[in-house]
Amino acid sequence: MDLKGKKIAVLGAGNLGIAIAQGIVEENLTEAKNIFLTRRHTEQIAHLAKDGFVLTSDNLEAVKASKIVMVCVQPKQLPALIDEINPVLTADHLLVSVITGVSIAEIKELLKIDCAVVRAMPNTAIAIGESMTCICAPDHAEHGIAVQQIFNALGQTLLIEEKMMQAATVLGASGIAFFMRYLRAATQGGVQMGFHSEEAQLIAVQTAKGAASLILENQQHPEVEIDKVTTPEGCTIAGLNEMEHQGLSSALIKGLMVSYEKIKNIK
Ligand SMILES: NC(=O)C1=CN([C@@H]2O[C@H](COP(=O)(O)OP(=O)(O)OC[C@H]3O[C@@H](n4cnc5c(N)ncnc54)[C@H](OP(=O)(O)O)[C@@H]3O)[C@@H](O)[C@H]2O)C=CC1
Ligand SMILES: O=C(O)[C@@H]1CCC=N1
Repeated sequence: MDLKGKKIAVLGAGNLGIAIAQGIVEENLTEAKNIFLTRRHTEQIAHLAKDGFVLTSDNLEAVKASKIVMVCVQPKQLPALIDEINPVLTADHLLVSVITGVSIAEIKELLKIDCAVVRAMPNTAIAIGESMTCICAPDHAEHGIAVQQIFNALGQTLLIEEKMMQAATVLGASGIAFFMRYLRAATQGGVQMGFHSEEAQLIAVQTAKGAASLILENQQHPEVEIDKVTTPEGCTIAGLNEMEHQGLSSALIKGLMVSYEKIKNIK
């Protein structure tokens, strides 16, 4: 979908809403002046006015002016928001929800009009065009593809069944936080071995980027790349085995599953 000249309403300009808006502008999909950023306390995002975004607490104004409405509030804030915008929503609007754990059927129950609803689950790396965004559009395949085109410019995308959205949230969206914790721990280890923290962080971060890029480019199983690094009797296998004795893989999988259980009860 060509966004040039199209107005977009980002309702709920918090962590994710801002990251999406910044990514759209960063990747030249449209100009900031075409993006309405709404929240109740607009003073909190006043700094974004200098980038050209239209800041307002008036959701109705934003929806009336836009064809694409991105809904980026917290799950419990959704009913009040939909209630508010219902009078100005039309069948021509395309609603894109990034809200965790709220199904398309549940959103449609709140709507007074039958407009297209697509769910997207990006992550905060969308601000720099490196998101992993999972999308589902069970009732509107053509809109799903249009929304995918937008998010394709902001990282990688996958069209999935709606029943997989919760798993996609844990793996892709929460995943940013999980990988950050690895980076912090690796940095702390580097400092203990004698690096200054900024040196340790650079080494950890560039190494993580290299590891991810190897898999993205070569499409290999991670274990194939691990085999290339683990010299017999060397330090890598010694460290790796100790990490596994301490439960590295088990802790990660258990953490993912607790996150997955939690998401089923988010409302
Ligand atoms: N953060 C992330 O990495 C990801 C988040 N998500 C999902 O995205 C959604 C947003 O998350 P996140 O950005 O972290 O949350 P935030 O709390 O940072 O953002 C929500 C924003 O909505 C605003 N808001 C609340 N009610 C209204 C309203 N009626 N009208 C306009 N604005 C309103 C709030 O500002 P104010 O109080 O000033 O109105 C706030 O800035 C959630 O549903 C979350 O589950 C999905 C993927 C990743
Ligand atoms: O933590 C949360 O519930 C949301 C979903 C993914 C990122 N933030």
